[in-house]
Amino acid sequence: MAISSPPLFLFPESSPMEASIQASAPPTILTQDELKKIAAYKAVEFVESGMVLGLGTGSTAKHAVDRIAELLHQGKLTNIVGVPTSKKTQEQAISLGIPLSDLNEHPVLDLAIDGADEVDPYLNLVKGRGGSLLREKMVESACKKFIVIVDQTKLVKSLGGTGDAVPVEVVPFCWKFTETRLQRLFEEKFEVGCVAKLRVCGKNGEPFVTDNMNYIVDLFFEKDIGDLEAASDEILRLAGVVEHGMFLNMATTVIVAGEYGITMKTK
Ligand SMILES: O=C[C@H](O)[C@H](O)[C@H](O)COP(=O)(O)O
Repeated sequence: MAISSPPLFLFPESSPMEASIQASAPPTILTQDELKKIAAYKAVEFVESGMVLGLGTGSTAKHAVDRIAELLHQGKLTNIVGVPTSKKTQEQAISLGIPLSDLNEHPVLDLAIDGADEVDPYLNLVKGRGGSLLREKMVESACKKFIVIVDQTKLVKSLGGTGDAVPVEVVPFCWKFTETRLQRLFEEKFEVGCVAKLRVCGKNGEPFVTDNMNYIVDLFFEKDIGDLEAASDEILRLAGVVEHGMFLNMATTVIVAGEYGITMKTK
């Protein structure tokens, strides 16, 4: 197809990733949800019969799970086993009749398809604004390939630099102590202003509880974090932290749907 518009995803010249522009401008203005669906359907084209699949969580991944079920029912895919990354996706997959398993039974998966909250030019991600980061990271780190599906609003120059939340899953025990330590860590070791806030929900502002019965502390940075690997190591070293939502060097492909069509980046 002809490329008539600028690419959506601006990689630095030195980026090790290869880019391929796959489509040109769509005929009509699409909603964000329609873009999510386009990215999801494109990703499902990489699913083959017999695969064990990591099934992602969120409004974008939901479209991929729907599509996998549709192809299974049409007989265009057979012998698929799904490993869900949340209770919500598990419920969706069961309702659609997708055969399910878990990491104990299938410690190595062929492919995972999931959304993200932020994608940087090196395919590093922020995930977990829906609270599912721990199971997502466990499942997606067990996959041979991990396709991330996003609309163009998720693209960022650097993780955390937009000021939106970088989630951290923490144990409920003395969460306030962990929240304070997380905030100080960035102020003292990274010299980056950071506000750490317990995620709350409901009318009374009770703590949001994850599928693993933990809490989420959201980190809001005043600027980009800088050394992501160092930040990851330091966060994980804090007792009380279970996992964080930075998915570094995990995605093998990112599919972006936007105003000008689909852009696909593969490592
Ligand atoms: O915890 C939530 C997950 O990490 C989602 O994959 C992420 O928040 C993206 O969700 P959505 O596709 O709804 O924007």
